[in-house]
Amino acid sequence: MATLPPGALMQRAAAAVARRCAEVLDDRYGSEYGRAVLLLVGPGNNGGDALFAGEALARSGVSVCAVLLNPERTHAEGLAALTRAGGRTVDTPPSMVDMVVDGILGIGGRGGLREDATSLVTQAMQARGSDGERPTVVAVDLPSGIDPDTGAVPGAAVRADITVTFGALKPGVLVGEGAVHSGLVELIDIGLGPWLRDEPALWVPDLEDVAAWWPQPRPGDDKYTRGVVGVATGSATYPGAALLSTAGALPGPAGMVRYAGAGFEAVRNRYPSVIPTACVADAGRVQAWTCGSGLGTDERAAGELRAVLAAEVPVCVDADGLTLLAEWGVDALRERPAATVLTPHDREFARLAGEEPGADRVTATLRLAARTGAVVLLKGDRTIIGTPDGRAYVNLTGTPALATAGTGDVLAGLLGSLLAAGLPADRATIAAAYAHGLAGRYAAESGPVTSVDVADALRPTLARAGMWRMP
Ligand SMILES: NC(=O)C1=CN([C@@H]2O[C@H](COP(=O)(O)OP(=O)(O)OC[C@H]3O[C@@H](n4cnc5c(N)ncnc54)[C@H](OP(=O)(O)O)[C@@H]3O)[C@@H](O)[C@H]2O)[C@@H](O)CC1
Ligand SMILES: Nc1ncnc2c1ncn2[C@@H]1O[C@H](COP(=O)(O)OP(=O)(O)O)[C@@H](O)[C@H]1O
Repeated sequence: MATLPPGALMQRAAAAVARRCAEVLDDRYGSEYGRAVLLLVGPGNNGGDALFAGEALARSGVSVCAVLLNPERTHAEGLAALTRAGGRTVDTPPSMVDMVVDGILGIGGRGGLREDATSLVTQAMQARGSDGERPTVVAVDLPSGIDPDTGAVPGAAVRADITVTFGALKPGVLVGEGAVHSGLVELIDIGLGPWLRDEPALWVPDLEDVAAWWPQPRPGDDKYTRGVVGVATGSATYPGAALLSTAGALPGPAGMVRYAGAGFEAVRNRYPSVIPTACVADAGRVQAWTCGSGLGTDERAAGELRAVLAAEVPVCVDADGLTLLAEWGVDALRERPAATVLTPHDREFARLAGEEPGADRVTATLRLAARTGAVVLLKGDRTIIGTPDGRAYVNLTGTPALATAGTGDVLAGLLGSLLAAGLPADRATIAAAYAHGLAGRYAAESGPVTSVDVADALRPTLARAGMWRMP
């Protein structure tokens, strides 16, 4: 977006910001009339948006004032419009402010807030609303100080309650620290389409896609034609992982689950439909494997992972399996004839890649995917999925309630089932993350969440969200 399309787009953007601000003031105070709104106005078009939004608010009876960060470079038409509507400029933030509109920097901002902007934001946040509470912060397009392309927050940055963003979801408001600073993100279509690049840098999967991809049993199916997933997880040290990954696999779309490993007796006792064996070599045919959760890293574990990787079927490698892969070197994965999915959290990622994911999580994920030829799912509050051909996705369904032991095992099991049912590795990974996040939310509705609750929530979640459709 090197050049800006004509001013009409700015008017639409500003109108959307003003609308949202008025709604928030109405919610907080019963009416926007007479409320105090402070605009923080930077030197670019982001400041222009804020000024035109201020104009609209002033016309509805809001008391609007603006601090101009860089008066000689302020958007002139925007400032004239605000002044005509009764808004005024001030040198420093007043002490009573109900709402702050952050128009300091938009997509042109780089390198965190500079000193003058930082001190302006600090002063603005010391103001209080007429109810004594801190002002609500509404960011225009993105919170100033975050990197629009990566979500990195290299220095000081605005912390918004709401971000009204235009045309496309910038990676910066969706991932990493940038997402945390963005609060509730609202995407407004202002007709930017013709000016956008063809391909978004980051895709956001939606329910419609995931539900359409989710394999359904058909009249001619039997348990084998729906796909068989092998689960090679758990160990004497981590017996629970065997149960959790199996629990994740069972509600998936595959027609059968085979379990191979040290937890075979526990699995047999708990899940009568699963075919248990003590090792991968003894398991029958499968269409995909999930391997590694709680597997340990000893010789036995290494042998099991080697056996799984030697099979010419898609494999999801999780947890201890990733630690083993890191010791062996990940580049050999490229030689596998079938798809591989890697599901690291940050520490596992660092072992695999030789470096932390860092502030630019999307680029880091894509780099590891390109290097290994595998689909990489980097876990976090905003899980990122990167494919070897350079596509990146962010999953928005998760919840911090999922930050509890064993939920990753459940995810790995579900992902294996989707692979076994024949979904391509990228779709299987996106769909698993999506459903797992929803299940976490669903489980959290009735109380604190454990990984068993997430596994139990999968069945009702799949039905409720339309991934499972009554045959
Ligand atoms: N795309 C569209 O079609 C539409 C776009 N719209 C809006 O325009 C916004 C983009 O506007 P923009 O390009 O003018 O950039 P913007 O972010 O306002 O400011 C850049 C200026 O800030 C400065 N600066 C940079 N970094 C800095 C720092 N760390 N700390 C301090 N200053 C810093 C830098 O100047 P410098 O001092 O570096 O010379 C640069 O000149 C977009 O986000 C959206 O809100 C809507 O109207 C709808 C249609
Ligand atoms: N703060 C968070 N918000 C949302 N999801 C989270 C958060 N922290 C972790 N998760 C999710 O919880 C799961 C944890 O997996 P993992 O770290 O492998 O745990 P375990 O090995 O105990 O199963 C992942 O799906 C991850 O994305």
